[in-house]
Amino acid sequence: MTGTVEPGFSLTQAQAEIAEQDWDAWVLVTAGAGTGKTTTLLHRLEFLTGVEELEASEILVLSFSRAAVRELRDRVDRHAVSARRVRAHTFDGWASSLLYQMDPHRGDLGGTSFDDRILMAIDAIDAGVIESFENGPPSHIVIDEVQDLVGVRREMVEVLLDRLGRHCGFTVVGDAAQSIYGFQIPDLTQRAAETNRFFDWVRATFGDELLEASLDENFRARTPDARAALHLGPKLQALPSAGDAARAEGVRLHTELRHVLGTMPSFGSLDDPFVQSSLREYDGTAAILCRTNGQVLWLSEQLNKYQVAHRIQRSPRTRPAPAWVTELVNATRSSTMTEAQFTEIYGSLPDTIDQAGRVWRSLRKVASSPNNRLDVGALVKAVAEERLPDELTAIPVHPLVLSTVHRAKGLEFDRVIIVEQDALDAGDKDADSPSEARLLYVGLTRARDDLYRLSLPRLWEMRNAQKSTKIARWYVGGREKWMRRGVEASERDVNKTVPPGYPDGAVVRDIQTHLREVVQIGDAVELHRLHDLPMAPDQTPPYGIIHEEREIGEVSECFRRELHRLLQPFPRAEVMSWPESISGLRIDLVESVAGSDVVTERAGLITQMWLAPRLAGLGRFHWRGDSKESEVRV
Ligand SMILES: Nc1ncnc2c1ncn2[C@@H]1O[C@H](COP(=O)(O)OP(=O)(O)OP(=O)(O)O)[C@@H](O)[C@H]1O
Repeated sequence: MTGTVEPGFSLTQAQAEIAEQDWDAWVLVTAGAGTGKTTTLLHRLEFLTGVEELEASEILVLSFSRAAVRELRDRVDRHAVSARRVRAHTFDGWASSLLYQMDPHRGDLGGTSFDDRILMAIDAIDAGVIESFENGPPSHIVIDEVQDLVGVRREMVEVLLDRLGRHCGFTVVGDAAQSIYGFQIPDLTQRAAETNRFFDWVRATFGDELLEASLDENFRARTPDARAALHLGPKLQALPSAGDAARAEGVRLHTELRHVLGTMPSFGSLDDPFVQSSLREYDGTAAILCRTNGQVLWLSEQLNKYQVAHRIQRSPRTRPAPAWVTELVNATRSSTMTEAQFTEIYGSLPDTIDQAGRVWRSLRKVASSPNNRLDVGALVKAVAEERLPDELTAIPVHPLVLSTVHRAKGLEFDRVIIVEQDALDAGDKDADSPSEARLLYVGLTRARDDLYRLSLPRLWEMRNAQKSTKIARWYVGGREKWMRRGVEASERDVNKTVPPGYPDGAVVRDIQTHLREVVQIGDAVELHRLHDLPMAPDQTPPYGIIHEEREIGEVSECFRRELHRLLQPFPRAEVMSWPESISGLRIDLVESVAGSDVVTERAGLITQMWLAPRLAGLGRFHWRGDSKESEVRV
């Protein structure tokens, strides 16, 4: 039966055997890139709901990133029949919803980090909270991409399986060759200890009753180029986890993978109009994959210069609430809503991404009210606490994606262009060569058809501020150490404590209309310094966000503090001048924000929600009296 789910092909025998295990089986699947792990999981879900007759609510599906969750959801939507209602969660999204489910009235989630929430969820699972829920514990747990379970997330899944695994089935799948998120553990020795740790734990805990399966055949790659790196998968899976042997083997495999990339055709130079039009006019999905975010930012600036539309792939952690949530809440004049009222309003909203029935069910997960109604206040609270279900925080995909390899994990594209990488230094004890090799392998295995290499000039001016200032941003430096010429925009850069234009009600409403009706994803924006007075000794003056000559928001305290720190030649030094404006930034999206009722009442808004822009890209500094980009002198 499972062979019929996805049109155009049947499952292989090995895939079908995994998909058709009994609901209470313990299954561990380890398999290489593109062998159909996610596809097999999709069929597994269909089998569990269709043949084993589990309810969607009895199956818990967890995965690493929102991109992977989205991929699984899209495939379920396209191909599944009985598994339609099964929803996947990221580890972070699920931890938040678990804590909320424990106590919908709790007020301690706002402001907590995702790691904090994971730790709180571990304590709750350990204390037996899942068994106490009305629906009871899940009958089957499915986890994708387990190779990237490290640190607290690994601990959470272990506690979960330890506690519930004996009474339910599970299917966990992963590929040790694609483990690339180890960097979340900064210490190299600890990180090495995390490699394959989850696989070992599952084997040790479930012993002989664990059914181990593997998949060998690659289906993603349809051309010899796209297949060129696959033979190195088994070697990467077998990499020693620590020590000199691991380092040496990592360097050797990285060299081999670079050689594979070197045999691919060059994509050419971005300043060549032919290359630009080939990016603009390609009619499949394409990705340019970079090693660092600095390369992504630089390339994005180039593509903007040549008017090649694209999208920067976001961090898997960000969870923006889409703009339509504000529209929905504003259009509701009562504290609860029926499904019929919701469907009518939702149908009239622009830029929605899913069918009303499914969105309704997702919203009810965080804001249910008796008699199948939606609790509007609870929805506002869920937005304020960044607790919207993963599927609602997805954004429309773009045909040309610019991404680090990290963020492209689990995804596939018709055409992949990989930025060429330097050779590793075999003597560098601080380099994590096994991770570097796995990273390049992940990049080389994302393509269905075409694989190209792209060589970039040496981007000596792109610097990661993390090393010198502990600020998680890239900036543009100069020939001298103290020079500053630009900075990366991050998702934390817009002031979301008050609506743009606050406290003037007329201005606030005007900006809301502009954000709703005029501002588009990818539009150019500039930051203009509003006056010369620093906001605090450790902050720059405020900057307004200008879109088509209108101010549509103000930068956040975080931005002012980090910009100030970046402009200091050394800690505690005085900053003598601030850029007059910062150009080159783009609208990442317009998102929904929830704030205090005191603020929204004062601003004359009808609800506690408003729209705010999110910024992306690389901003270039401009100084007073200087029309072109310049360098700060402090
Ligand atoms: N039996 C099959 N016959 C034909 N195509 C298949 C089969 N199984 C999977 N595919 C296709 O192969 C591609 C890769 O599958 P999938 O994404 O499930 O692999 P994966 O193992 O999860 O990949 P990765 O770990 O590299 O992200 C998909 O386009 C999928 O539709």
